[in-house]
Amino acid sequence: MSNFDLYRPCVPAASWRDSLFCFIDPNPPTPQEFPTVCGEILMDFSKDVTKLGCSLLELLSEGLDLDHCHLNDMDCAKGLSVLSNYYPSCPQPELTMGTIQHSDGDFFTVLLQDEIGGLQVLHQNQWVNVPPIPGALIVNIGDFLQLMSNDKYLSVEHRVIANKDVSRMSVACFFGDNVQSSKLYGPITELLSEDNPPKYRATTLKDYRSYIYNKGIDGTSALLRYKI
Ligand SMILES: O=C(O)CCC(=O)C(=O)O
Ligand SMILES: [Fe+2]
Repeated sequence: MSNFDLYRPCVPAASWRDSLFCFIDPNPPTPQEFPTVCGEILMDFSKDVTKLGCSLLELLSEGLDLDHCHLNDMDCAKGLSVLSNYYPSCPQPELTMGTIQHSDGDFFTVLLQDEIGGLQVLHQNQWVNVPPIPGALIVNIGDFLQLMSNDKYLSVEHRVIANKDVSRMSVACFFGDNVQSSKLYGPITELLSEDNPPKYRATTLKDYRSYIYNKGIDGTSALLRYKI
């Protein structure tokens, strides 16, 4: 795929990026379906990222005072997709964004960025740079972990600013990008109490992904639709 939102009427401006997107789990492409230059490395990288994802989910489960297997048992390491982004240098960066403000509509995202920078997260209403650290990966909580944790984990609003001088690359691995899954996810029962009633109604990845897809990246959170 090339630019996601070039022809979407609902987005304020097309993101200044071209992307190569593929679903990896549960139905990985055949080697012939990949461009020859990146097929093998994408599959190898996905395997390693999946292992990392499973370990992260153990820690995230413990962070919620749940058994360490809890989130893995809920299939949160499943439904992997990989989005490889290329942000060309932009002659008029003030007119657009590399990627428009959004939160990821998955469980969580493992992100690899190069040394250029440009990624920002919204923290206390201020855009804060996420400077590249050699050898480091970025982990973003997605909307589904916010919903399941009943707001204990918050999905992060982020964006990428366009750059006048140099191009940039990143690879985002989305866990929970299963457009076919009709398994219901709501706030985890063990976390709820009289003092902590559910803040969201349950939904499926299928429903959520199709809502986001039709809504486009327009700077508003899709979670609002599910708020009780
Ligand atoms: O390029 C980046 O650093 C972030 C990309 C991103 O947020 C996304 O593709 O969801
Ligand atoms: Fe993102």
